[in-house]
Amino acid sequence: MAATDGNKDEVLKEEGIKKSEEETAPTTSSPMHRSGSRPQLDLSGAAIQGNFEERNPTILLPNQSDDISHLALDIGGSLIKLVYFSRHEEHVSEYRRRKSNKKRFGFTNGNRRSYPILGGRLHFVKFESGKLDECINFISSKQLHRGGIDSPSWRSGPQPDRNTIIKATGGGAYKFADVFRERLGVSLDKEDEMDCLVAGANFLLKAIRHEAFTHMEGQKEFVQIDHNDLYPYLLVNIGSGVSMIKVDGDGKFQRVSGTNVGGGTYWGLGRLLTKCKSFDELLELSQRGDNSNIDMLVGDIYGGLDYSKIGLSASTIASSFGKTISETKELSDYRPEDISLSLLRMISYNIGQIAYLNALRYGLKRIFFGGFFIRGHAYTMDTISFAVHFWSKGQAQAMFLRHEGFLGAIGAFMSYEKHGLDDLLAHQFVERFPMGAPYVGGKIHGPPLGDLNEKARSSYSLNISWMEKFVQKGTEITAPVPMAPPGTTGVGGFERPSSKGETLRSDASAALNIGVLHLVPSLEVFPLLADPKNYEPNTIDLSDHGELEYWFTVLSGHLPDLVDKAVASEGGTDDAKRRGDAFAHAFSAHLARLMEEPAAYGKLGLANLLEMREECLREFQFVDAYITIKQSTVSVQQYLCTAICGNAFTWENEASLAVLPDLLMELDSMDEEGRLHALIEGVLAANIFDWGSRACVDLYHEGTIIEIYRMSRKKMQRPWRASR
Ligand SMILES: Nc1ncnc2c1ncn2[C@@H]1O[C@H](COP(=O)(O)OP(=O)(O)O)[C@@H](O)[C@H]1O
Ligand SMILES: CC(C)(COP(=O)(O)O)[C@@H](O)C(=O)NCCC(=O)O
Repeated sequence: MAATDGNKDEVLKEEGIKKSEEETAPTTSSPMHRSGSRPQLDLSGAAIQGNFEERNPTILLPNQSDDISHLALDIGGSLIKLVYFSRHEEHVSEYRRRKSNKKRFGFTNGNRRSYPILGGRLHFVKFESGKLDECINFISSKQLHRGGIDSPSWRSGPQPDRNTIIKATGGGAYKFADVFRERLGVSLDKEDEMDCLVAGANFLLKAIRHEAFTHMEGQKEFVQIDHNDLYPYLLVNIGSGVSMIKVDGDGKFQRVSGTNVGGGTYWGLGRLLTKCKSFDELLELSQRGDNSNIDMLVGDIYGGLDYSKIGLSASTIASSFGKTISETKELSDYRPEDISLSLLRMISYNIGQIAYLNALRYGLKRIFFGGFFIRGHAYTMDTISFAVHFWSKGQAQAMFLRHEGFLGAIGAFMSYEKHGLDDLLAHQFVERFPMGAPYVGGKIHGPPLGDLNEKARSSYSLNISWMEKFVQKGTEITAPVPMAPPGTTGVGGFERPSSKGETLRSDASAALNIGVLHLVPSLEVFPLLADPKNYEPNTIDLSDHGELEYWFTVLSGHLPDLVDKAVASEGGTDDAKRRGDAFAHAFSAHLARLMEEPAAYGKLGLANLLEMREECLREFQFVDAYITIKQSTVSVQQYLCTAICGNAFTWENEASLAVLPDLLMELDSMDEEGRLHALIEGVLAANIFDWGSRACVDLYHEGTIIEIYRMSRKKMQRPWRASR
């Protein structure tokens, strides 16, 4: 295929490339001053050490006196939620390498302590409150209470630290304080639950793109939050019980209402009535239920007729569980599926209605729902949304949060940060997809993880990574298959909830709808962006099924080639081949899951898909699939980007130096506008190569670096060039 034919393949690739490149840019660094008794991160006076042209230069933190805080807990009535931070391993090992070199060559920093760039990840994990032991074992195995297994304190050997303090919220922070002290030797520093919920929600709404979404009749739509127009809103946290909080700003809120009919009610009553062994089992049952066997409908009372005078259709639920008053029937005469659905509808609808009444009471238009009762379950969200929409006559809107159950834990984590949220600018956190995600649903062939808990459990062990287990396992698993939605009756004309039959994805990895949040303090927002906060780099929206299908085909087609390169990049060893296979399975499973549910991991653009591929490669320990290419020759991108950035790449290759003067002269001879155009076009063209465009791959296989360079300048005309 000629690189100049300007077909859809090429054009779309350029579009995608542009976005993926830009998307990595808008991330801002900001100092995170911490105070309190836990280890603190102090970036005051931070400076880059040594050569600015170095990749990953060490940042000196002259005032840093502690390791950074790592762990916060929300111990609720039903679940324990953990949020913990881990530094990027590569930064840590690079730091160690430099440090040992310095020691070897006798360089010192005087009394100052130097740290690598403090990039890292925020992880989210949950445990049932009844299984506190599991939670404590998890913390202990990862040494999270001592800053993680990479921390200096861990490396220097066991030393019980009675002064270690961990931020914790929820009732369990009081109830289980002694257990934590005895088992881990730590004190729980108690933060108020409502403070934490609000801080967590505000943080997520401000800092995480596409955190909030609406869910109506099976349709999920992400909502872009305007930071200047966030308040006031109603926060409804549906945990074991329900809290309703009017939020007016950071730290400004009032708990205006609540209800004791919440998640604990559904799970508790449901367990008694159906004998289900787990919450998920109960929820899954509901997907096969028909509530008209349990609920008394308007039609049951009105002889099949609507009560149209007051706007009630015959299928409206008149009385939840109203049909079970029959004297001739026992509990065993009712299907557990029907019971579960009736209960779910009763509770969800009721919470939606109370939430709306409170929104009305305080003139609030937006209601955000959090708490693990929601569990990303489409039908639950549809029911809540319907209630809000129906009673407000479309005036108020229900929105849901992707990190639904972690609001309190995030808030507790944020409470290490005493300088407020303003420091943590949008885009500082970048979400990455959980690699276990495709294994939580759908049919997967290949060497998968047999059990979702496996990933979490295997990481208890310091020696065996979940990836190794993944590679070793040779069996096939079949996860629950989506069920067809049976016709069912609804409240207020909510006849046939389209999302009822969706697969309930297993929750065991705690990675239900969310990925790890990467903190990348070394990235900066591109300064020329007019409106960085609202800038949307993904212009190819893959929620369009045709678009997604197209890219699915392109990426699947490229996979064998990519795997070959990745394996070669690791020396083509047997181990690399096994990892390559595993990567191919995992990535294919991700693609398959996204085909089935494009919004599964949040809003999906092409750049996210490409990012996910990179992340997936890294997960299987391929540091750089293209390293052999980069070493044997030089990519077009290198010299074009270098021409712009000056120091973006280290000049390892003679070939690139040889062609650089030619390029610079050409650029110098242009007028300013032309030069800018040429630079932008060049970077885009070069990125096509980087993302593995078919035409460029062919070109690479056939040509030398100089030829590629000349081709890219002369023959790889972009469609817009023709129109200039
Ligand atoms: N795996 C699970 N085990 C128990 N409850 C769950 C699970 N997943 C979701 N839930 C629901 O989430 C509710 C708890 O939500 P959460 O926000 O964690 O509140 P809490 O802080 O009270 O524990 C439970 O009452 C139940 O309805
Ligand atoms: C007491 C609670 C704040 C505890 O939070 P939870 O563990 O349920 O998340 C919550 O259960 C609640 O708000 N219950 C409702 C009490 C009421 O207003 O009637």
